[in-house]
This record gives sequence, structure tokens and C-alpha cells, in this order.
Amino acid sequence: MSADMRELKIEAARAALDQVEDGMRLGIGTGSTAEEFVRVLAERVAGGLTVIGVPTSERTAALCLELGVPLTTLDETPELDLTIDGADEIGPQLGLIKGGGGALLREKIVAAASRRMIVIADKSKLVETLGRFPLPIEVNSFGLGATVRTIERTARALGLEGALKVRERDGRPFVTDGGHLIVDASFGRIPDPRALANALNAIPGVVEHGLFLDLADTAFVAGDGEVRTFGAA
Ligand SMILES: O=C(CO)[C@H](O)[C@H](O)COP(=O)(O)O
Repeated sequence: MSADMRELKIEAARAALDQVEDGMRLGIGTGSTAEEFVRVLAERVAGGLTVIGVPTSERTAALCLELGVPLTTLDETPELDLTIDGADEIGPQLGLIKGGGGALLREKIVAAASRRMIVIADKSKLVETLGRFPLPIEVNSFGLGATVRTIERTARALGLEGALKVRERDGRPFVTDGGHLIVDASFGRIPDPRALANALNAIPGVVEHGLFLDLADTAFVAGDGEVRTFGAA
């Protein structure tokens, strides 16, 4: 990642940090932008800010522990004040594609348990129509072949064509923190994300998908020397 790109992520992370208040229960996202948030948050915690966080992945948990950000779980703390997370795409009405880092299931559970969700990103994540980024779909490994066929059929019925690929890492299937697989769906354009989300939710082998609709309240998007606010300020 270029130094400029990293700087944009830090700017967006700082804008989100301004929304964090003493005593808050936070959901803490996954990915390179969310990690910049963890770093700026950790500095504030070292300076005396009291917060507690629920990490959305083992990777985020490890970074929080390393940097001294106190953690809890959704079992101990089932209601959160604010989640801060990155995104792969930010579309109209703050509809998102997430899951590029493979953490979409925990990310969605944590976001849904939060009163407010803030998305942080650099401007490359803004799109007019979701779908250029392959949609991550988390599936149970049991019946993988049948589930992929059903996803394909379901997508085609909605007019969506494109390759479905089981995600790999180092030549092996990528396994999520929850022990599932990810199918990346290269639809190119998803003109009706809600119809697709509903259809995917109805497929038994689909555990969750990366369409985050009606979850994000605010996005802080850095670029061109400013951080723009989308949604509720
Ligand atoms: O959804 C995610 C992880 O599952 C990330 O938020 C998304 O992939 C963005 O990552 P980055 O900030 O590294 O671009």
C-alpha cells in the first residue's frame, strides 16, 4: 500500500475517533482501514480514554491486545454504542460490500448489535452501483457444490451473471474465523442489492453475505485533501 493511501485511511480513522466518547462500547472492524482506527484508538486509550471493544476478527483481536485496547465479547456486552469498520465498496444509501478480509459474518453480527455504524474508507471505495468488487458470500463447507449451483441459479434469475470462485489462500480454501468458506461472486454490477440480499438469505448453505444494507449510518471518506461525511453527521 502506498504511503498516500495509508495516510487517507488514517485521516478517515481520525474522523471516526472524534465520534468516540468516554465509556463507549465499541464494535471494532477488520481490514487495513479498521487497523488504522485501532492504532489511533490505542493512542487515545493510552492517554486515559476508557472504552471497551468487541473485535470482528481474530486478526483485529490480536492487534487490539498488542496495542492495549481492552476487549469484551458480545456475550458479555450484547449491546454496543458504536461500530467502526472499513468497506470494500460504499454505494447509494450507504449500502456496502464487505468481506474482502473474510470477516463479514462477525462484522455483520457486531454492526447489527450496535446503535450506530460508522464506515471509514479512502475515496476509491465510493461507487455508484455496488458489484464491481466481487461479492463475498460465506458458505458452509457441507454441500459446497450444491450451494454454489443454487447461488448461481438464484443470481441468474435476478439477471446477474458472473464467475463464482471459492476463495483460496496459499493454494488452499480460505477458512473464516467461523470455520466456513467464502465464495466470491464477480457480478460486476448489482442494480438491486436488496433483491439479491433477500435471495441469498433464503439459500440454506449460505451462512451470510457481504451486502450490508441499512446498517451503516455514517461514512467518513478521505480523499482530495478532505474527509467527506456521508449520511448522519
Ligand atoms: O470487510 C472487510 C473485512 O472483511 C474490510 O472492511 C474490507 O475488506 C475493507 O478492507 P480494507 O480497509 O483493507 O480495504
